[in-house]
Amino acid sequence: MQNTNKTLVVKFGTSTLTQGSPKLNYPHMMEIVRQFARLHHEGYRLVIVTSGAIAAGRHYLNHPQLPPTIASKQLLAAVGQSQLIRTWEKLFAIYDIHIGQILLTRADIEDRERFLNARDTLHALLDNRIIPVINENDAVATAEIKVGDNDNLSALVAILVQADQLYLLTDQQGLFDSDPRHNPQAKLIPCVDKITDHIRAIAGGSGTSLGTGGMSTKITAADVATRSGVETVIAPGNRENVIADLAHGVAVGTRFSVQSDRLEGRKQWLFAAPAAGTILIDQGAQDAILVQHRSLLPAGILQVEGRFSRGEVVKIATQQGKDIALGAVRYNSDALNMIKGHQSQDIQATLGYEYGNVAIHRDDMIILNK
Ligand SMILES: Nc1ncnc2c1ncn2[C@@H]1O[C@H](COP(=O)(O)OP(=O)(O)O)[C@@H](O)[C@H]1O
Ligand SMILES: N[C@@H](CCC(=O)OP(=O)(O)O)C(=O)O
Repeated sequence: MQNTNKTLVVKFGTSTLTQGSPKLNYPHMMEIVRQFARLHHEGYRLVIVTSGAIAAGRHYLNHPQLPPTIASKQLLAAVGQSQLIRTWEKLFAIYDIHIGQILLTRADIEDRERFLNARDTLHALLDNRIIPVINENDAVATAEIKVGDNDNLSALVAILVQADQLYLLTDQQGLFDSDPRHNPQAKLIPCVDKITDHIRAIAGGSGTSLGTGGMSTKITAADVATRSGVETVIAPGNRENVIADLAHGVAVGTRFSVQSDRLEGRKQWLFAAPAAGTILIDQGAQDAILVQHRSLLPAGILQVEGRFSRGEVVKIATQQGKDIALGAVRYNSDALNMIKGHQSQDIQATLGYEYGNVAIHRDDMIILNK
């Protein structure tokens, strides 16, 4: 048996979970869970992004006649999400696997503090061998704060958890050179090395009233994910053993090669904003960062300049005022002012809460040219 600690994000479209019918297809979801259980026991860190809440809600309420408003969709999502999560929970319980529900919106990912909170929760679940099951928080999200489709949501989740691969499972074999629903001669494209305007142009909308976005949102998602170093595959959700086969390297569907180094891509994303402040550090912390490639602990902080929130990017500078690195802080400026110079084990007692023992984690830091 293989043993790995690779992180995989797997997105199931409504089309896969319903198998084209107006309700969740439990035997098919059971089959998905069986594959997940196998990979879970092989050591994979697994994340599900699940669609299907609106379809489940519509079915549960017996296909009610509702006005075509956003509020109607939100009503269906609110009812259906609990059906959906209960179904996943019951099926995973057969294998004694725990799941944890996370409902996100774009605002939870774009705001740096909420980004860190969501990331900490996801890592805590994964570290405890609990499978996060994620959907968009449709019941409350307004158009302005929505991602809008789960293809793009799953790409953002893949960046959040620093996934190795993202699988977008759908009702087609992969990306075709034109929509196979309209062109029976359409050919499958097995590999995309670069997402060009031509690739964008051949990806059409959803073929059904249940799906959101069709191939077009899958291509945008693949673009976002592969630019952050996450290999992405669009594959058929109803193919036997598809998830386990993909994880084990079998060529299925359309594979999108990574377009940038994982760390580089993630850092571009993290460090797009200008620095919100400066942290002056002592010689010990300077050695820890530059020589030992370690995180910055509160104990090494001498001075905090500027006002910033948790998650914002600040400069890290020496006592002499030389900028040596940029990093996203785990604590806001008020908190850092209280814990600077203190041992990490005192954080809880000093603040009354804690977000871990580092001020800036190594993974959230870039060293500036010396
Ligand atoms: N070039 C293409 N290749 C494959 N499918 C395409 C293409 N262009 C449009 N589509 C449509 O995209 C649909 C899948 O997207 P969607 O309905 O949103 O499914 P899901 O619920 O899995 O997200 C397919 O059923 C197909 O009709
Ligand atoms: N969040 C919505 C699904 C949105 C969506 O992207 O749907 P799909 O194209 O089927 O993946 C739901 O749970 O119904």
